[in-house]
Amino acid sequence: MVPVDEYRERISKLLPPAPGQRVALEDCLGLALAEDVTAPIPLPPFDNSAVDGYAVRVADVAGADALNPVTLPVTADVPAGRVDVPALDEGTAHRIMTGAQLPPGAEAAVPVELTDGGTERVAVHRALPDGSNIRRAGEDVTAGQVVLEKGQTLGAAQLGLAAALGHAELPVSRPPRVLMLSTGSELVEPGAELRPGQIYESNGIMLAAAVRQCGCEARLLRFVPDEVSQLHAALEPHLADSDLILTSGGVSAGAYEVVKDALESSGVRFDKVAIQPGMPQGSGYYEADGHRVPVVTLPGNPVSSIVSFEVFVRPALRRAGGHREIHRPHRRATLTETLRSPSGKRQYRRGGFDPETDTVTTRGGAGSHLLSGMAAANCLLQLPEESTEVESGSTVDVWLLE
Ligand SMILES: Nc1nc2c(c(=O)[nH]1)N[C@H]1C(S)=C(S)[C@@H](COP(=O)(O)OP(=O)(O)OC[C@H]3O[C@@H](n4cnc5c(N)ncnc54)[C@H](O)[C@@H]3O)O[C@H]1N2
Ligand code: MOO
Ligand SMILES: [Mg+2]
Repeated sequence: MVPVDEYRERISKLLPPAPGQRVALEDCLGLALAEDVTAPIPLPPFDNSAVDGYAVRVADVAGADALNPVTLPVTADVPAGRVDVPALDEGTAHRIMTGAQLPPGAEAAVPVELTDGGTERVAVHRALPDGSNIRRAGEDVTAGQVVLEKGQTLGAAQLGLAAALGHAELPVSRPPRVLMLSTGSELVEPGAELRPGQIYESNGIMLAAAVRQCGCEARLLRFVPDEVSQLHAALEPHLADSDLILTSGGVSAGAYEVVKDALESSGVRFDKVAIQPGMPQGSGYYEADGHRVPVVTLPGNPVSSIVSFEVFVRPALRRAGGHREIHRPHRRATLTETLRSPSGKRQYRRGGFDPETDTVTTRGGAGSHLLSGMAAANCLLQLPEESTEVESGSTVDVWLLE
């Protein structure tokens, strides 16, 4: 049997790094930056008011308090967005709003709550130190600064920052395009009538979602029957625009192992990997019509397919997609129960990790058909190859799924 880490490396080597491209900001969520991003402008871009109130010179309001307010004429109104802001003369105030450009000469902004709110003349009830309630140009980001780094995954805040700096598009790694194909003559579309012996197709929808969650594109072909010619026919139209073919089912020891039967002859290698669930695996290249596309074939048992996707395929897709964060977050946790595990195989159980207590408890049994435990889990709990029993209170490795 192939060791888990060796097999993971083999799968990672199948996929070359994706090329870089420039993509509009609204299509960048979840993608990885292909280059560092710098700031073309400072942030804030100009000195501006942090409050709705009045721009003043500090000397003009020195000594003001509630009993002895200072009254100043209001000589301009400065809403946010005004571009022709007049200078502030000594002994005057400008009414100013949050985010509006600070008038030349102004040294502080008095919140409207500390005034009488006048529009012609304003009574200021408090003295303020120089710079009060002013947001200075460049105090967040200076022009030329690297603000986002190559390999960073773009989430909401990163996209917000890029937009604030005026970037309309970003250099990202092109997301790997995955063709997800689920095989099995027993599979029926959810919503349709189920006859005895049939089951609803679930691996395709699950694995395509998992592919998308790691920042890749997925095209899903859900109902390929256990017939070799039909598998080839399903693949053919998509070879030119797929970076990876991912299949579910048909790789074990039975009489109708469509994936194995179709792909073994085209050079895909089938192995037993020392993992439970997920032991029967295949990988290599599918070659046809001058195309050569990497293939990973996952076993059909639902939990086997998603667990082996997590362990073998996700890291490869993250790396190929240019992401700096390739692996799920790792924790060490105290096991709350005694577990048995198969000798010579690394077992991944579905777990509930409690961050308050750093403990982990299984969700459902070890069987590779027990999908509800997977759906209830927030982590995979890893039991080493050499162990056959792990006692309650032991420290174990967990990989957070969320
Ligand atoms: N004699 C042996 N039998 C089996 C072995 C073995 O070594 N010797 N290995 C077992 C292990 S371990 C696994 S894992 C499975 C792998 O099976 P296949 O990859 O060949 O998958 P199938 O036979 O097509 O299906 C297995 C199981 O999963 C259900 N399935 C398949 N596709 C889907 C789908 N898209 N959605 C929902 N459920 C699906 C299918 O109905 C079967 O119940 O083989 C063991 N057998
Ligand atoms: O290796 Mo299989 O994936 O246990 O059910
Ligand atoms: Mg089978």
